[in-house]
Amino acid sequence: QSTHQDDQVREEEEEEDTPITRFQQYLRINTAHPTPDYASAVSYLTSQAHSIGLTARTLHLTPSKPLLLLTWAGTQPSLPSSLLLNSHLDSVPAEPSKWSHPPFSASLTPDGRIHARGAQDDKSISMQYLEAIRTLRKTTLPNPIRTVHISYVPDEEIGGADGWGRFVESEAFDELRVGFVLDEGQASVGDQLRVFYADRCPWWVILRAVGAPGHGSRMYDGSAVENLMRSVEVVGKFREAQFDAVKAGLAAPSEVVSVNPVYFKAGIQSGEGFVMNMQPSEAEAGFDVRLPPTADPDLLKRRILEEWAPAHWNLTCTISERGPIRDFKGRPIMTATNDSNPWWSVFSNAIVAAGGKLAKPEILASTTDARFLRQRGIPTLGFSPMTNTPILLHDHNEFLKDTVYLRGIEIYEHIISALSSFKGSST
Ligand SMILES: CSCC[C@H](NC=O)C(=O)O
Ligand SMILES: [Zn+2]
Ligand SMILES: [Zn+2]
Repeated sequence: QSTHQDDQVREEEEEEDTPITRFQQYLRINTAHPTPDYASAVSYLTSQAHSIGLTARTLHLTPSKPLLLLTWAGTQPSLPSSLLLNSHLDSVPAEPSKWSHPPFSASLTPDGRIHARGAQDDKSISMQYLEAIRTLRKTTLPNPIRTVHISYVPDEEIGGADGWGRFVESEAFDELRVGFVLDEGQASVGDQLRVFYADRCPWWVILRAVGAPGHGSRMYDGSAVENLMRSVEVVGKFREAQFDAVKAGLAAPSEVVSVNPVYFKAGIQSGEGFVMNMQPSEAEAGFDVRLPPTADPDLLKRRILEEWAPAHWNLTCTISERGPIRDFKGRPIMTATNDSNPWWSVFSNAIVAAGGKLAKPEILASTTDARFLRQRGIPTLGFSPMTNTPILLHDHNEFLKDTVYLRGIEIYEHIISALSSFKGSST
C-alpha cells in the first residue's frame, strides 16, 4: 500500500526533463524575502550550467549572499568587450492564503499557466537565458565569437546594496569587461515586446508632524494629526496633477513623478487598540516617490521641503534617495536606443529576425539593478519576452503561460546569437 508521500516521490522521479519542468523546478526554490534560499538557487543553476557546458563560479561579496557568474567563452578574445545577461535570484514575499495555487508549487494548470512567485519576476529570464544557450550550442552556435557572461545576483528586490552595489565596485566585475547588458523588463499585455532604456529613481519620503496634544473632545488648531493632514492634502494635489497628465494621455505612467502613500502612523496605543480620547503630539506618513530620469531632482527637493513639509506647520521631512538620477558626468541615466548605440540595432534587428514586434522603448516605472550599470555608462536594456500576459509582478497569483515562456526562449536564441556574433571593433 503506497502512501500519498510515496506517490509524490514517484511523480517527481518520473517527471520528464524538459524546459518547462526545469523552469518549474527552479520556481519551487523559495527565494522570497526575508529569508531567500540563495544556496539552493545557486546550486540548481550551477548544475544547469554544467549540463550545458558553461563555466560557473560563485562570488561571496557579502557572506551568505552568493552571486553566481556563468561564462560562455568567446572564440575571439581580442574583442574589447563582453555581453552580460543579468537576472536576480531573490523574489518578493507572497501571501499563500491569497493565491489560488501555492506560490512555490509552480503548478501547471490545463490552460498552460505556470503559477509561482517569480514566474514573471524574474526567474523566467534566469532560465530562458540558459535554455536559449542550451539550444544554440546544439544547433547553430557551438561557440560564440564574443564572450557571454550570465549573472545571478542577490537582493535586487531590496535595493541591491549587498548585490550589484558591491559587484559593480569589484575587480571581478571589471575583469568581465562588460560592453552591453540585458536585464529584466516587464510583461506586455499586447503582442508587442517591451524594452526599457531607463528606470525611475526611488525617493522614500517620510513626513513627520508635531503638534499640541489634548483631550479628544477639544477643537483647537495645530494638533500633530491636523498638521500632517494639511500636508497630505498638498501631496495629494501634487499626485493628482501628475496622474492627470497620465490620464490625459500626455505622459506614460513612468514618465511622471509618481507619489504613493504607503503608511500613516499616529495615535497613542493602549494594548491592541488606540486611546480614542487623546490627540497625539506626533504623526507621520511615508510615501514612495519615483523620479523619471527627465525630472529635476533639485527642484523636486525644494518643492517637497517648502510645500509638503513647511516648518510653520511643524513639519519635518526626510528624503531617502535610493538611487542615482544622474550619471558621473551629470547626465540623466539612460541607454540610447538609436544609432549612437551600436548594440541597439543588433538587438532590435534580432527581435525582427525572431518574428517579434518591438514596442516603442520605455522608461521602467519601477527600479532595477540596471541603474548600477547605466550609472557607469554601460548600455543596459530591460527586456523580459512576455507578450499577451497580464502584469503580475509583486501581485497575487503571478503566473506565466508555458507557450509564452517557450516563445521567449526562441526570442533569446536570436538575440544572444546576434549580440554574441556582433564584431563591432570599438565595442
Ligand atoms: C530601492 S531600489 C528598489 C528596487 C525595487 N525593485 C523591484 O521591485 C523597487 O522598488 O523598484
Ligand atoms: Zn525583478
Ligand atoms: Zn520585483
